[in-house]
Amino acid sequence: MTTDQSAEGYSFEDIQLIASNVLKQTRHKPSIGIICGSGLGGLADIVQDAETVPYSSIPEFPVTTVKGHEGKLVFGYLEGKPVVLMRGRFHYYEGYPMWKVAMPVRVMKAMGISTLIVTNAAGGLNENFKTGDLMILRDHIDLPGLTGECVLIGKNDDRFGPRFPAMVGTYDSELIELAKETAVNLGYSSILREGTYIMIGGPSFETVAESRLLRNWGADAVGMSTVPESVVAKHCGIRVFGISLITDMCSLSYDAANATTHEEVLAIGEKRAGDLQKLICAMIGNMNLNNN
Ligand SMILES: O=P(O)(O)O[C@@H]1C[C@H](O)[C@@H](CO)O1
Ligand code: HPA
Repeated sequence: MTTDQSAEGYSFEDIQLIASNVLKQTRHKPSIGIICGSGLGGLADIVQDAETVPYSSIPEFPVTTVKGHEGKLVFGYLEGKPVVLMRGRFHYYEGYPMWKVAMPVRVMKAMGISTLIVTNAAGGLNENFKTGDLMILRDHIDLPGLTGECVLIGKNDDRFGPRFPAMVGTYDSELIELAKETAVNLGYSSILREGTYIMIGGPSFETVAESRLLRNWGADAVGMSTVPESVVAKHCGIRVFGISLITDMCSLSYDAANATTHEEVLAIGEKRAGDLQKLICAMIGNMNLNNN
């Protein structure tokens, strides 16, 4: 890179350079970015006029190391709207610093996106949820952020966003309403939930005592991603929609303790991703891109 690269991440100029390098590899100019969670990359298969850019061909881009995360950008159209999908995301537990986990969001912003859809696989903490439910993120709890690992730590460049960004309203209320209306039209009311996602560092899944603690803190679902990406998106003025596929229910009692595995997460993803894909496509079809 040509410019100063502090320990906290790439400079504004670096991000512009990475974005222009990626745009040279595609004919498309996306307006909507979509980050695919564990096992949820299938959405990329229905992108029309698709062009793929592997992460390995993008200078300074991290590589994915987790099963269920392929490692490529997919450009094209969903319901006639120009999109870019991250088929594979980065996680803090892979050993990446927080800023690197979320740097693709800045790259997507520099490529022209104004809306970000973030998906994930998550464990259900709310006793009323069940495996296979879809939970719209109304809010999040940034557990790493609260303990000193906020993705925005370090020198701030105001060209990205303000030093002290407000996080109230991170998840766009119009997009939440659109998702709810769309879900009703698709007949998904019985599987649609809304709640608070809490991010843990991972990669270890929660103990029973930890699940109880997270539930008592007001979280409805727990996962190992999404929050850094959403925080960076809010910081740079992107409107965000977040949704979790509940792939397992966290154990809140020792009697019924069940050990979650990544294989189980991927299996439920494979089985239920279709519902999530239909919801996202229908939402995009109804989305007003001039609305932000
Ligand atoms: O990328 P997401 O948040 O969907 O992945 C979840 C959290 C862990 O990476 C993994 C655990 O199975 O799935
Ligand atoms: N805990 C944390 N992350 C997860 C889970 C879980 O139960 N399921 C999928 N991702």
